[in-house]
Amino acid sequence: MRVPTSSQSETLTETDASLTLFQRQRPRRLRRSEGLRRMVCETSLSVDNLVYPLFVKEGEGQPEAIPSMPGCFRYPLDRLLEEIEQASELGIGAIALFPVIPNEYKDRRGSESYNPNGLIPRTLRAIKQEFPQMMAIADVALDPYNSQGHDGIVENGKILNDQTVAVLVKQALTQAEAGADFVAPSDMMDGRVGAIRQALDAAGRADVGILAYTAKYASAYYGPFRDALDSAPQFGDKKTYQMDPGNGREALKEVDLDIEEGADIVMVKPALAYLDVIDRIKEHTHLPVAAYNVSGEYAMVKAAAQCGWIDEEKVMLETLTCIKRAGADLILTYFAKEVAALLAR
Ligand SMILES: NCc1[nH]cc(CCC(=O)O)c1CC(=O)O
Ligand SMILES: [Mg+2]
Repeated sequence: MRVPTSSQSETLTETDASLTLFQRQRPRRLRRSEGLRRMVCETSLSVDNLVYPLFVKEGEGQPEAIPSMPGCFRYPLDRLLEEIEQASELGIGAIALFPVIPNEYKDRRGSESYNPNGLIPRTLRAIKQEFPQMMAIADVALDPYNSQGHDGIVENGKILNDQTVAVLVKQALTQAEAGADFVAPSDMMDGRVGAIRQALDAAGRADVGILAYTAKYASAYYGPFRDALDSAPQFGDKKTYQMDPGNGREALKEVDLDIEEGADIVMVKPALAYLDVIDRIKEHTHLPVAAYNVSGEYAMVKAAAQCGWIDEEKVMLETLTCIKRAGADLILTYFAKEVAALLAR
């Protein structure tokens, strides 16, 4: 075999130069310039799509770093308000709140979850007072409040469905009274969306929406979040209530039920390994679809970027754009502020 010398390999031969394919369609014509690519781009990320999840803790002082989620913090209330102000200035219109509950407030029924003077109700009142236009989404689930770290009441190693729903209803009502614009049940108990909708309506809170964690999978990608809240299950796993990662059709059944029960927005969680589920749900319903770009997805990007192995900014934008392309109207992401800053540039 003849090995070309470098000068030979860099010059086109006469045959190369004269070769013309008569192709009607040349997809590359639309990729010729930045302007052209922008003109035909099918998906563009907007700050309007972003929901910023935030962790709030009791007390005062400095925000506390979360080692497995670089750039994320547990904020005392006054510092949380500063963070929300910054987010608001960047154009972010919605936040999702998660509480860090001290162990002494946790019990088997998660009763702190419906204390009207608890951390989340106090936080909601402060947010609505200072930033009435900021959409506040309150998480409905028992795991931050439950001494066993499960999303429901545990009896003999089992997670009780209906008894848990009764507590979730109280929690959602407490959050609505405190000013939540949306309640977001993330517990995966059956029937909770309907029970919450009915209770909100009966309490004169028909305006409060339900963002349902409809297809929430039993995922190992939640690890860093459980570090943040110190809420890892004390025994077993969450497979008797969260979905099996291998199931796609079952997500559509969950969607049908949640729509029937009164959900306003349906969510898929996690996002990245579940883009097909987002796509199928988008085809299946006319409701807005949300996706949660969860803690483990965030941590992987941060870790690889810290090692210098990927370009963080580009990977972040690509990831979120693709979640939107798959069909997500809203994206909950810990990158919200960073993306909003980039989009504003
Ligand atoms: N109700 C619990 C809840 N709400 C949001 C997340 C995870 C969010 C994330 O990983 O970013 C979890 C964790 C879990 O189900 O164990
Ligand atoms: Mg369900």
